[in-house]
Amino acid sequence: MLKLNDTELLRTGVFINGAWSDSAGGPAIPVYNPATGQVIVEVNGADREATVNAIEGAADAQKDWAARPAKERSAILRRWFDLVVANSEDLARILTAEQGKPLAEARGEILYGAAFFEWFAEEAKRVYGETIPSPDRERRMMVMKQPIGVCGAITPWNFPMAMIPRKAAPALAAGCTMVLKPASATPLSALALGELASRAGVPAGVFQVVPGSASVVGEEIVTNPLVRKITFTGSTEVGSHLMAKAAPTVKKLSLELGGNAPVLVFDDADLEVAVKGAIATKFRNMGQTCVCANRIYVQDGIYDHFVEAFSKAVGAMKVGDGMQEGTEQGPLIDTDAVLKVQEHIEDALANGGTLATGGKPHALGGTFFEPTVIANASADMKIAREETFGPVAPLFRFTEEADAIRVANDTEYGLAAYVFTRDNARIWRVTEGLEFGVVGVNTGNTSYEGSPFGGWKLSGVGREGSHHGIDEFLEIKYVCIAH
Ligand SMILES: NC(=O)c1ccc[n+]([C@@H]2O[C@H](COP(=O)([O-])OP(=O)(O)OC[C@H]3O[C@@H](n4cnc5c(N)ncnc54)[C@H](O)[C@@H]3O)[C@@H](O)[C@H]2O)c1
Ligand SMILES: O=C[C@H](O)CS(=O)(=O)O
Repeated sequence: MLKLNDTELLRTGVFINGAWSDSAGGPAIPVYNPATGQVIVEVNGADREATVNAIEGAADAQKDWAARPAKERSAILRRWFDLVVANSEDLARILTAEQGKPLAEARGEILYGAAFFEWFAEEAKRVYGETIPSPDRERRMMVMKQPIGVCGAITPWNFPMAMIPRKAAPALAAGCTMVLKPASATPLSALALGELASRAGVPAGVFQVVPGSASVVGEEIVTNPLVRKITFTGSTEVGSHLMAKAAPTVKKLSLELGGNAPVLVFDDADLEVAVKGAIATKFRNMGQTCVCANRIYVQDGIYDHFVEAFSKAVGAMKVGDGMQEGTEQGPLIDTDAVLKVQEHIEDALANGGTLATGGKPHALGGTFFEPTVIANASADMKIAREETFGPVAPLFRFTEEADAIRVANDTEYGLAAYVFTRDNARIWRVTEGLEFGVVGVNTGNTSYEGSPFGGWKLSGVGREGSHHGIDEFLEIKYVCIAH
């Protein structure tokens, strides 16, 4: 059994209209611990009727929530922040148990997610309007911003404790209400956040947590006309599908989708900084992160040194149960993830790649996998085109800067990219030439609640975090007054 200081945080029902229910009509959802393959608990799934009830409850609650002074909404979000921080150890244990990431990473995710409550508690008080100089003496013109209304949120399994606050905080700050369908692999994090929302004073119906299937709960959220906005984080394939499903009711959309991040390491880079940064962005969450390096391009002059230093560091990473302090790489989320990783490795080796370290399932068994480095990677490999979403780093060579920018951009995705160089002029040339929404220079860690996060091309629409993040949940109203 999961050891928690506050066992009330381990919730297994649905959270609708401020009440917990263990009978929401849907099939039970077994939540597995990826490290052991054992069921932690079963969560009660919702059926369509319960989902409709949640949406209607959110619609009933939304007007009063929007009518509250922004300072009141701000204070409640701040309390939510305080409660997440105060319970961060329990939340980290819940996250590691259901998702597999090492406790150290889980603790970081909890605080990163909490920071969105802190940031948007402040943004709630700064939703400003405008006045427009009138073109004549008879009329006065102004612009006000008002909440969109009921928002549907659908979130992935890889960062539940960050992705959910990254949506709920701006939505509630703006005066919207939210109906959330978490990923069925990691519903416990969402339910724990629901418990803390209740303790923070989030009114009944304002934040609904509705675990359940994509085909029932997800489908209702994206098609119900009471839902005016969809904020989705997940794969590009599903995101594209949801765009089509939401079209008949013309819902507003925020889509945070898949990625295929390139890393460019130039000859003049600090080798130690580049190795450290590339490992940070490649192996975070066992490579199961949308902004993970998927392709690492190293200039000819530094290539051999980089392969040696990078492979040595990767080979030394400690693989184990995320609950064990000191673990650096936990298990992958499921066997499908392992199969995808093996497919990319086999394809790369069959197409000229050479194994520098790792390459096979870990001796621990289950879904544990050896952190892997493949040298002499080439563009015709699957790993160059598809999102691996696992602990495999292909190392490509390049000669000219212009070639590096070209190959980096040669993808249908456009989420994150990384550049390692100590040449300031090159930093500007390369970052301006990259077609990505997030660019890290001499770092593999760009995450920050105050920065606009989102992708170009097939990586999505809209931004989360920063002052841009609250605009995703606001409508603009132009008012023209004639005297
Ligand atoms: N851009 C970002 O911020 C970001 C962050 C994390 C993950 N991701 C992406 O998410 C993917 C991995 O997460 P995942 O496997 O959970 O993604 P996924 O797209 O399979 O599922 C995401 C969510 O959508 C739901 N869903 C699936 N099909 C649906 C449907 N037809 N109707 C309604 N809901 C549906 C799932 O139940 C889950 O809750 C990767 O591609 C990764 O790059 C992107
Ligand atoms: O993949 C999940 C997150 O979006 C990555 S980040 O923490 O926002 O960089």
